[in-house]
Amino acid sequence: MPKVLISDKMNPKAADIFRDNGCEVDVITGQTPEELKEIIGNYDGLAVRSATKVTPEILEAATNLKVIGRAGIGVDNIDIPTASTKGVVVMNTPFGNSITTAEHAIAMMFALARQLPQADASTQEGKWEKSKFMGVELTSKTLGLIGAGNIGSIVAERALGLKMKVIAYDPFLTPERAVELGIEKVTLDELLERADFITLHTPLTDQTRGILNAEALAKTKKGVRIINCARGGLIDEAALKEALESGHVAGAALDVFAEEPAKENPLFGTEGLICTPHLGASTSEAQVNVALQVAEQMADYLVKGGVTNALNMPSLSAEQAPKLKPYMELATGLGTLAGQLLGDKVQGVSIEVEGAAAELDQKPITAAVLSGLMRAYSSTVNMVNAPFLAKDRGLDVREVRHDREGDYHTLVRVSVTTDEGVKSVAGTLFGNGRPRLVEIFGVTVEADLTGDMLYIVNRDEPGFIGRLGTTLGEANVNIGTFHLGRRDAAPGGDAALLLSIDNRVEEPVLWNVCQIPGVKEVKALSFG
Ligand SMILES: NC(=O)C1=CN([C@@H]2O[C@H](COP(=O)(O)OP(=O)(O)OC[C@H]3O[C@@H](n4cnc5c(N)ncnc54)[C@H](O)[C@@H]3O)[C@@H](O)[C@H]2O)C=CC1
Ligand SMILES: O=C(O)C(=O)COP(=O)(O)O
Repeated sequence: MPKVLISDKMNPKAADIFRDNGCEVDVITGQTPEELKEIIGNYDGLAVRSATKVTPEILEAATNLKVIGRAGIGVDNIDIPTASTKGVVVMNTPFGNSITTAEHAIAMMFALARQLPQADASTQEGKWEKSKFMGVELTSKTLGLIGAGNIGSIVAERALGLKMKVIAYDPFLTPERAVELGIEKVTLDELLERADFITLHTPLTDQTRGILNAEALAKTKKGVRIINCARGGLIDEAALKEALESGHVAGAALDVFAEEPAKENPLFGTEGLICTPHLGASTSEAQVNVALQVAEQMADYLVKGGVTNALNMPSLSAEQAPKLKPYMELATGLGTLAGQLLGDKVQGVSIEVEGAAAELDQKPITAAVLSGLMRAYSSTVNMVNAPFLAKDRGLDVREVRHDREGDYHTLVRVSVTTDEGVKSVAGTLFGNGRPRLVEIFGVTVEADLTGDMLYIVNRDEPGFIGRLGTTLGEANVNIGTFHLGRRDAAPGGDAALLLSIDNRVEEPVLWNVCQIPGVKEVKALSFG
């Protein structure tokens, strides 16, 4: 039974869902990185929010880990490149807390406009400072969105309802989507110059880190108010402090900080500053949403192989998974065969599907082929990290889909480009869903790809099979199945032999096989 660790505070429904779906679950929150490192090796799944930092050191110790689930949106606390290289799926819940977070941004905007927290504190201190807390109206003001994805769009919708003008800087926002949202797409500089309020809704990446730095803040309108319910690193905190102190920025409402938990921060105490402790996603509704969703997604993956909302792997529904399973076996087998026969000569690979296979999602089939192919170079490769390893090695990967049906009702073909030309292997599924190899480098065969095998290319001439049988028999190698095909139609050309054997053939025996007259190539193969 897969074992899952919930390492951050999460609605208890998450643990129930894991148990109901066939997973064992431990809830241990508030651990130090050292403590987490000690125990992470026991788990197949790790469910987190933003507090747990999934660093390369943690991942190094996570020897059994298959999936990390983020009950929320931002995944900057998870080292995705390392997780990917280690074959660990990373998934999040991209919509569960977006309304809640957008509402928090709107609440922060109101709080800034009317200085609600400051007015509340002063009133409760008995000061009744009515004239000190003169506010500004939101109606007709310009709201500048930096990032107009899920949360940014919801903020825009709400702000338009408040009769604000909404402008957005988001390089990935299409003009059509901007029209649909009723907002104006602008450059970052234009946004900085025009906005009365600026709200940030981008992920924290190398491109967005410090997007509001001293230089950007200097371009803003005097009296601008800034809201950050996305990530602390998006704003240069020292520059913001200066801008608040100089009065250029009239107010800032921050839910997130460069260092969290932010028990100390140079900004604290600055006039015009409003803070909340990363509460963007903290409503009971959002927390139920993300807890249920992350547990369902993770259990689905661990128990049934379904992949939803993964950031480093193509999606695969639990309904699709059983249908794709025999194809994955076939694709892995073909990739393994090509990898073992062609080794480091591989420069590129084309994965073609035809017939019934062409009706399926091709991404998982491609990932399975690559995982087989890359086994020649890495012992830790799987479907998650194979596409990344392939990219790292500069392999040119192509996917081709043929709608027509050929000789087989379904076919997967793996064509590998080497400096000696393109070589391909192909396989089909038999009626019972059993994968079968049907072609190897232009020779028609019909073989299972399991256990230990021998691949031999020889000159097609009488007596060869007898001599091969004798050589293997003398070495005590028992032949299970025997598949023979001719590369050339006429006798005397090349033939290919694929033997399944009961035990692995050792080097000296391979050498003896090589000495049989007519043998051109011999390779021992092994399929998991
Ligand atoms: N305070 C809190 O508790 C919460 C914070 N968040 C944060 O909010 C962020 C945004 O969430 P969603 O809207 O759901 O994500 P999303 O992926 O739907 O939208 C992000 C948008 O940022 C845009 N973007 C990316 N790079 C950009 C750049 N260099 N400049 C301008 N725009 C850029 C993207 O094109 C996309 O439209 C999350 O990444 C997370 O860090 C999310 C939930 C709760
Ligand atoms: O979903 C997100 O990106 C958040 O920032 C929410 O963080 P949290 O789960 O409240 O620690």
